Amino acid sequence: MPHQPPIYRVEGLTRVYGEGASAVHALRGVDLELPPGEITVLLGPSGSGKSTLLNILGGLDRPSDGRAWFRGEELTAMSDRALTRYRRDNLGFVFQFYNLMPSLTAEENVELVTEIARDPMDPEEALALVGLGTRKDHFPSQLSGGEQQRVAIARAVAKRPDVLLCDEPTGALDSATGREVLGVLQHLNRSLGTTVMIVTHAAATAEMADRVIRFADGVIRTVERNDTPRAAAEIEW
Ligand SMILES: Nc1ncnc2c1ncn2[C@@H]1O[C@H](COP(=O)(O)OP(=O)(O)OP(=O)(O)O)[C@@H](O)[C@H]1O
Repeated sequence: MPHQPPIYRVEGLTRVYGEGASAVHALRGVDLELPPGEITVLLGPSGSGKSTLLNILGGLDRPSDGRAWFRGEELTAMSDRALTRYRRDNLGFVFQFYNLMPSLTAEENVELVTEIARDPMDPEEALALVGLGTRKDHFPSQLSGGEQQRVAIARAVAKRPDVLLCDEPTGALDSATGREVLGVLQHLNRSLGTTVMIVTHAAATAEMADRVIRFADGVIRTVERNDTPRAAAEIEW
């Protein structure tokens, strides 16, 4: 495959929360380059800085020092307004909790995003992509946790983002359901080419990754390429 320019590049990324004796050094100088179109899994102990890196790449937080680029555009030089536009135009977020509107159906929850996106999918198409085509008229309370997470993923992907940033997407799910949700993320990556980043404590998720980044104490300890990622359905938990 020809060399592709990175979708993300970061240099010397540092994030300190607080000051003085109570300062927390969440990131202590992180350098990284990620090519587009891959599934990257970020592993590491609690507090090692994974979510902090994801939040900075997602334009939700800013580093104390260091620089970050998305497709050559420097995120760390953008105004708040430009960062908001970057998030809106390029990113989908998936979190541990689904944040669905309880009074809206699955389809209406997805519509909340498609109504304001530039070139969105039809909400039904997004729900079909996550295997929920027949449940579009259900309310969140009528759906299982895994199905609610799939609605959240449909909502994130309906605006055709370049990147899906996922923080503990299976954290509230049992292992079989978690595997299904990972299968949906893998399907979106393979069928749409969406770059997917997953922060997780479920170490087995690494088996489906193209790239595995291990954090410890605010730094990246290892980055491994996985040439034979497994189908999510085959992952052993
Ligand atoms: N807003 C904040 N204010 C103060 N400290 C914070 C804040 N956000 C994160 N931290 C601290 O920064 C460190 C790194 O946190 P981060 O959430 O990035 O770790 P993590 O590897 O994602 O952990 P987990 O796996 O538990 O989610 C932790 O010590 C955390 O307590």
